[in-house]
Amino acid sequence: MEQLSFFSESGHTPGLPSDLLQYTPDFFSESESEIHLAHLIAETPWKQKVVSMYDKQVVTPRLSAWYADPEIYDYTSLRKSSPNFWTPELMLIRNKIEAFTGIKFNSVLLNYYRDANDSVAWHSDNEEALGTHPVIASLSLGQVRGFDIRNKQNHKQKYTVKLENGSLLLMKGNLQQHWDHRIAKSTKKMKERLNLTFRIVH
Ligand SMILES: O=C(O)CCC(=O)C(=O)O
Ligand SMILES: [Fe+2]
Repeated sequence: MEQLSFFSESGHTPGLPSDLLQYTPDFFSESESEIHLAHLIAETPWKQKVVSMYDKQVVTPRLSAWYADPEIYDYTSLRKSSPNFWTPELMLIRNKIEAFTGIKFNSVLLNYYRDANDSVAWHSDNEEALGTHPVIASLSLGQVRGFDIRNKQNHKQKYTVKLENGSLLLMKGNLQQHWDHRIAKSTKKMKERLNLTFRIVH
């Protein structure tokens, strides 16, 4: 099927379905990315969330932190992880992403994958507060990880985009409606990675 060539082996992905995903390598230079990676890892008040799965309490296999504009504090406090207010560094990153996309974002979720054992399970970001066709801007720093997507109706339709250091991935259209995504664990040795997903909470 033609779609099999959507995502090439390298991080550069010619033929990406641009109505769903838009990948920009080197959105930040290598040196800028390294500085942000080290700084954000050191300065962020990381939390490890506990979620109920069936009848068990399970810790999520990554650390996270949530930042938001004051106006949406109520929504974010519903998420149980209390939101932080923007730091100058995160505002700087947000400004660059807003200038590039022409979209204003009012919150960002940071995920910290400490090594190859950290991951995020299959899900879609289809919460009501994000609207029906949310645009989510996803910045990756550090270790290259595979971003898997699979069709909700047909799990055999599955692709991987390699998210490189300093790259920006825009998720849009009906991606969240029809596709799930994840960052899988790996048996390879892996260094630290940060992912920042800029979102609009209504
Ligand atoms: O780490 C990533 O690239 C994806 C994170 C993600 O899917 C999310 O925060 O909802
Ligand atoms: Fe997600």
